[in-house]
Amino acid sequence: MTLLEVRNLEVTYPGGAAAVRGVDLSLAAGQKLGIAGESGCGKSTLALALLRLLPAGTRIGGEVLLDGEDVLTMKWGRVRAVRWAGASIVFQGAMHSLNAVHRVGDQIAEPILLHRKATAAGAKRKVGELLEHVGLPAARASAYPHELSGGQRQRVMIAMALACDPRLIIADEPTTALDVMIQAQILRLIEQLVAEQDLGLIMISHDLAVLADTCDRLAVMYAGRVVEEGPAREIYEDARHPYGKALSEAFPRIGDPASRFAPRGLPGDPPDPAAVPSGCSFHPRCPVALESCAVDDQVLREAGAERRAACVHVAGAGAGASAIAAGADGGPTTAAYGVAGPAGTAGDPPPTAQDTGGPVAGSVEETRGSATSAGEPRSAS
Ligand SMILES: Nc1ncnc2c1ncn2[C@@H]1O[C@H](COP(=O)(O)OP(=O)(O)OP(=O)(O)O)[C@@H](O)[C@H]1O
Repeated sequence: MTLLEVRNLEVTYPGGAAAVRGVDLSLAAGQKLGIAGESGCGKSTLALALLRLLPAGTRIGGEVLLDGEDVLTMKWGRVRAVRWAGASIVFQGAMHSLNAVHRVGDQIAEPILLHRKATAAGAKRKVGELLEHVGLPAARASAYPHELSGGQRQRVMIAMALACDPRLIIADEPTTALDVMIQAQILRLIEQLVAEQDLGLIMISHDLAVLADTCDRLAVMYAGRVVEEGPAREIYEDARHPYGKALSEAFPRIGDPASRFAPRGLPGDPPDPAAVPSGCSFHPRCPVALESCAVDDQVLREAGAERRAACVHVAGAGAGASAIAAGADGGPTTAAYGVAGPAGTAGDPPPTAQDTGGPVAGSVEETRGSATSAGEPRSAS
């Protein structure tokens, strides 16, 4: 069975920022899905929405089916259990996620005591096993976060994420703050754990190369939407959407002297999520935009075997896709592209707000899937 099925996920922050707009994703056990996109495209919001870790007042619509159960309509007690035993998140910057005044062992033990109803001795034993599993001596349980290196802290975060044997790990920029050697070690550790335990992995990064190296599949996000998806390595090497292509060219490539010294940048900034451009939201920055792109929105459509892209130039598995690939040498011209497909759905339905959810302490708004209490820490039980 599919481990995670996300259907038409919409997230709008208080104030009107539509950070996630109609995202569909699916993930099987043992699969590794990368979510790529530049800063502000909605990657972290998507991750937080999967476990309802968004601030109070955030509107969230759609479905997040974890093992067939919709996280967005669960009672809060169930959501808290799911956050550890169903799926857990490893955030970037472990120093900010760990509590500075508690020993790391106690922090790892907390969810085990709470959700596994373990005895103190049982939790201690499990903490030791977890630390050793992520490559740290069990004795490091007595360390405070500041006594560990950045890489060790990130290993502690991974141990904590595994504390209640989740089926899905969501890793949000897990290696961004680390040097390249430690980054590689942490990525290999995550891969190893996912393979050993047949977990699902969602890894979020702005770095397409890291995702291509680690993940099976990739979803490229722009302005809150998935604009391209498919096998990770194929997208990295031969993106079909002009944005995916720009993203893959933004990093120097080993073995490609031209890109090493002159990685291509993408002019302009991502749009304000409170005022997303009409038509295809990428059109103001797109080097191959047609006049119609300012008007016609695009939906994901087939762009090769197991690939989809939301671009007017991708007219199916054939001409349009290869035309974008041709742009790698010297940049594509609009004339080189395939025939435009039909316009996609214009605009997005506003997020629905229906009552659900059990009562929780604090100022939680009991609207459909809307958010946890602002006071509830991300790693809270
Ligand atoms: N609590 C919030 N209230 C209002 N807007 C928010 C909030 N959190 C994020 N946003 C906005 O939502 C959009 C998406 O943010 P998000 O953090 O999900 O992007 P991201 O792709 O993860 O970026 P980064 O890689 O920099 O973390 C941004 O425009 C951001 O300013």
